[in-house]
Amino acid sequence: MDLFNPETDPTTNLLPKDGTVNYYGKLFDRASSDHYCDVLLNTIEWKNDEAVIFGKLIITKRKVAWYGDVGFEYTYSNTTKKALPWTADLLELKAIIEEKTGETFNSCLLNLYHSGEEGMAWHSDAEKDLKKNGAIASVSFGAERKFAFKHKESKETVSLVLEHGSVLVMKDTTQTHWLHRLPPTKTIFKPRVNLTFRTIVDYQP
Ligand SMILES: O=C(O)CCC(=O)C(=O)O
Ligand SMILES: [Fe+2]
Repeated sequence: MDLFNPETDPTTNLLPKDGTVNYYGKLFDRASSDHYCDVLLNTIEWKNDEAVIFGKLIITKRKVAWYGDVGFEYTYSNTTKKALPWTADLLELKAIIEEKTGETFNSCLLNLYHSGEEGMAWHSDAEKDLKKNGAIASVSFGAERKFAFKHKESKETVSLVLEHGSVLVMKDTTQTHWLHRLPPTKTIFKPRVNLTFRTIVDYQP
């Protein structure tokens, strides 16, 4: 099953089984989406992402930043990151997303893709620091990009386009049974900022 036209009724589950993905469409109008895109590009402490793969340190072109309630450390791709304290803009966005989705979050991972050449490979967000089956809200600003899910056993795929100012929620057993990715493309030259609001558990303040 492939969905190229985003289904913007957030009560529709885009996955056929083993998880829940809801697409809320553009929750922000054009002007506020442009505003947040600009503010995030310019005020977030963007860093090159580092990952350890087969014992080798890999540095990606994509930039990342990690914000949250004070004291959070988060391990992924075999490296540990410490959360920066929330900025006023991120807290504002978090409040809007929590209100619209009915979920709560204590941290946010941000990704900056400078152009379509940068993407993110197949993975699931099921690190031990993350609340099991907790909701992850993905907010996108900037260039529209395709986003895809693949079932770990059946290999079924589902995909959609994440629009400027849109929100996607992944929850229930989605991370256990499905991988997701942001495929690279040679036809997009504008940047995209993505925020994934998450819930971290078992932290040492
Ligand atoms: O950029 C995106 O839309 C997804 C990012 C993602 O999957 C992640 O940060 O774990
Ligand atoms: Fe992810």
